[in-house]
Amino acid sequence: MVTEIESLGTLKQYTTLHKNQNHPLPRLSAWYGPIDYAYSGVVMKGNPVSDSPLVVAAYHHLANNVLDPNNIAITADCFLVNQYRTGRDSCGEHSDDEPEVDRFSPIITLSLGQQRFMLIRELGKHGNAIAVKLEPGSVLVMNGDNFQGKYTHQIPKVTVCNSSRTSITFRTCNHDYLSSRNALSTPLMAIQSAQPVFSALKGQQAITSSPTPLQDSKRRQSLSFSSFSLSGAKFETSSDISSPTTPLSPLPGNISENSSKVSSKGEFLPLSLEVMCEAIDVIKDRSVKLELSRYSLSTSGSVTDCRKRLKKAVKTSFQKLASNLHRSVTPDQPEPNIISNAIEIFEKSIIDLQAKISTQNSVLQTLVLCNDDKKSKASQKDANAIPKEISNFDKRLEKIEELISSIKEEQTETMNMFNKLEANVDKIQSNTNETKERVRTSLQPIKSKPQRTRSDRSAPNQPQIKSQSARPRRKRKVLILHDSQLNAFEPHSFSQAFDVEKFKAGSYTDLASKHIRQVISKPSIDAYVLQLGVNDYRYQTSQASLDKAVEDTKTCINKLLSSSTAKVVVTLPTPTPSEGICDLTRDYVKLITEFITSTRQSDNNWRRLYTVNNLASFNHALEKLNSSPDSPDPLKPDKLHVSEYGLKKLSLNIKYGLYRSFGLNLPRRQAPVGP
Ligand SMILES: O=C(O)CCC(=O)C(=O)O
Ligand SMILES: [Fe+2]
Repeated sequence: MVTEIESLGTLKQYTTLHKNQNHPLPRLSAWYGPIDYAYSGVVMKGNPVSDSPLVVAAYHHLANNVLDPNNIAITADCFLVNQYRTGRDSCGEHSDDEPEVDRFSPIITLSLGQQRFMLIRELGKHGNAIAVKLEPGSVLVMNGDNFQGKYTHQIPKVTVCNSSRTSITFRTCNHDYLSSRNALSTPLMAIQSAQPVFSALKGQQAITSSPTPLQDSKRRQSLSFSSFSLSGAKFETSSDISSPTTPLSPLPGNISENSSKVSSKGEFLPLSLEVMCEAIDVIKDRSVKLELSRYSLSTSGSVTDCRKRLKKAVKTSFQKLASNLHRSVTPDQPEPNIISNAIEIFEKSIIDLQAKISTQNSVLQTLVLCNDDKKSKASQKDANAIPKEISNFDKRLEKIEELISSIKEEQTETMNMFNKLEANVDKIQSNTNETKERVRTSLQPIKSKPQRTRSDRSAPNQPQIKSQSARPRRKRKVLILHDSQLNAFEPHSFSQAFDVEKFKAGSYTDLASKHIRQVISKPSIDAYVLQLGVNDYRYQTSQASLDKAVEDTKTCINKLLSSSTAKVVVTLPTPTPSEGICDLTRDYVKLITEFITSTRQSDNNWRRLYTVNNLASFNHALEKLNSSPDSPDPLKPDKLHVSEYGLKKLSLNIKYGLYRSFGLNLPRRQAPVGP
């Protein structure tokens, strides 16, 4: 059947328009009926019902063998096919209350392929949905007084499901609606007007299945689904024709046992397919039904093939039946006993199946409830577990914090020891150098050697007095952070003691915001020199900009101190002739001087912070400049560049700062310049 529908090429993914956007429906659909069907915001073209004889035959089978004609009106004249390709395909919550469909007629759903669930819920009531298992071959009927007006249904997505499910929902068109559109429908049970040869049989009760008491009335009450009935007979879908999944109950011995012994004298009547179908249903012979359902199951081959197979199946069945009855099949001589026996057995099997399905449904319902209960218990458990987790986490955090603070303490101690040791080493070294120098000078007159020039000192034939660099020691690595004013500055004068690198950082603000990471990631720096004053103080024009400059300077200093064990030497602005300062420079110097003093006092570890000038030296220099008659007013700078004098002074400040920070004595003959 599925193959037939697929081969018709009508199944397609419709799209619905929502908020001006196209949304593809999560399934394939095809509509067979006399009019188009507006459904889920899409209009589906009506395909001729007669295009799919297998679906029509299936409906016959259901109507005649499965459904209860006293409860379920057999009036369908159209059907909708839905194909859910995987578990990701679904059908949202809805009621089939479109005007095209008669709302007082049942909707009969035949499910084929992968098993899925349908959730049915009372309209407007959240929760309390019942889940109906839609097994392959099962039939679900939404029936009763205005079912669609009272309930919604949906096929939810499922996670584990890779194969497809196809549903065929048989419906009855709304005839008022049809006539308003000048359309006519043909009921799917078109064989009501069967050929006269069977009319005698048609009149009998055997034509339709007798009313079957619904076994699940108790369950329906508890779920308050008065209009919902479930017919459970299986419609075979397996392609394994030799082993139908739900075998029918065995027929009385006289039929099945004798069937192979009696030779067929039956004569096959050349009837139309429809008539044969009806005959099969009427006679309700087990073997005939089996053959027919086997035919319906076959999913392979073309439609013509299927038809051929059906014809063959029907013919074989008739012949079997004929031989069982020891006579030709003649419509006016049915065998009432056999027929009523068959019907009885068949009905019993339906009842059994209904009972089975009803039990399964209540088990399913219980399972759903249990699952919900488990879920809520599990989430309760989770909720209880959270505070415990948090307290565990807090404890671990406390431990980590303790560890960090003990490591910090240890680090400070080590750092202090290291600083002390280094200061001692430096002192010893400079003492040694001084002593050596004294010895050397005192030896000179004794040896009556001519006075040597500085350049002679390293000559090879010198007495065994080692130079200052005799103790093998890695040159101290110094990084000077400077603004553009110091571009041209080459610190040759002290590069013998230090391995100097320069880093142009613009201003404190630039350094604090952009470059600081790059600076502190440089390896094995022994000292940082911060010379960033010129731009920073020159352009201060307001209290706010001054505050920002002070803040950024502090940030830089703090980051350099806390990210390494290196010394940090800050050179502050100094007023020099021609260069000048502005009003706020003094405040800047004052605030940074205070900051350096307080930082050094706050912790031994921060005594690595040095400066060579402070507010006092600044005031002194300014006074001196003001008293000099030729110098320009230092508060009104006329140049933005550092003078040669200024540059030299800057380099000396750096040098003093560095020597002081390492506890080194300044080399001789290099007296500081200026104030
Ligand atoms: O696939 C099904 O079983 C139900 C489909 C349905 O409810 C519909 O198309 O209206
Ligand atoms: Fe529906």
